[in-house]
Amino acid sequence: MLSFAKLSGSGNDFILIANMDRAIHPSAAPSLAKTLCRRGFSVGADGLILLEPATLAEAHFAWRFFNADGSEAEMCGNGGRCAARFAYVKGIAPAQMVFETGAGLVRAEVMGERVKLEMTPPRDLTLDRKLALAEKQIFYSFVNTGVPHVVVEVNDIDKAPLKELGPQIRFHPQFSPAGTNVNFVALDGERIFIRTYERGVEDETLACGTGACAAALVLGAKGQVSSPVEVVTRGGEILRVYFSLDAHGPKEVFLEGIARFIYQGKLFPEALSGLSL
Ligand SMILES: N[C@@H](CCC[C@H](N)C(=O)O)C(=O)O
Repeated sequence: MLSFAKLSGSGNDFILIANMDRAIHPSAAPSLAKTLCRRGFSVGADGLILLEPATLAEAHFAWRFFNADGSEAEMCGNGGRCAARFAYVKGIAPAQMVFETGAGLVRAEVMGERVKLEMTPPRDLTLDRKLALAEKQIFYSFVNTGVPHVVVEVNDIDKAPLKELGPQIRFHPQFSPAGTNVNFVALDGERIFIRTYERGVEDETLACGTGACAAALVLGAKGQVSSPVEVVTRGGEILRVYFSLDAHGPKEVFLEGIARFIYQGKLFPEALSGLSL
């Protein structure tokens, strides 16, 4: 029976499987993700993470990350924190580790339940662009923190038009063909409040690590926050983002927060029926 663990990275929840023997064939992974992440019918999660042998000498393992809809993404901040905690607890990597992602090498440090990640170098920062939507124009900023993120500033986070505008921005031709994640952010004192519409989940999630980093970099570049900054997620947990910027743009970004084991178990064969692993 296939063993798995369920972890939560500040409300962003993931199924983790050590696939170090490559028992799961690469072509089976997208449908496995779609099946296992479906809430109500299986374990349920925002994504599936497979830990596999590293291909580079400096890395302790490589990962493959899949969204709940089966699409593969290059990076996931909260998933990265959960993968690091899982790898440490399962003896796959030491507390200070390096792993391979589709976006590049990620360094992580596990400190009990807390995990700090050095994210891949942020790129493509643009500030305050206009975007024409169906019935209005909005201003947005953009940065790729391993995956693409639009950041829209709002006054009241509870009234952010996430349901209405999230899908419109996510599928806007401007961001085609990759699409984008969409974050609504509001500053309250020195803290950023954030809500994210996630690509591949196609809904709001309770937290998004790469989104929190994007928000910190955008508001940092506009001089509205300084490093480190606390980002309050929709689930209520706080992510801490450390960043540096120079005249050319963002240089580096670190994400820190809790990554919690929820449970572990074995999947009954009937939970995998119809799949050929
Ligand atoms: N929740 C993640 C981001 C996961 C990938 C994203 N949905 C995408 O497809 O770009 C995070 O914590 O960063």
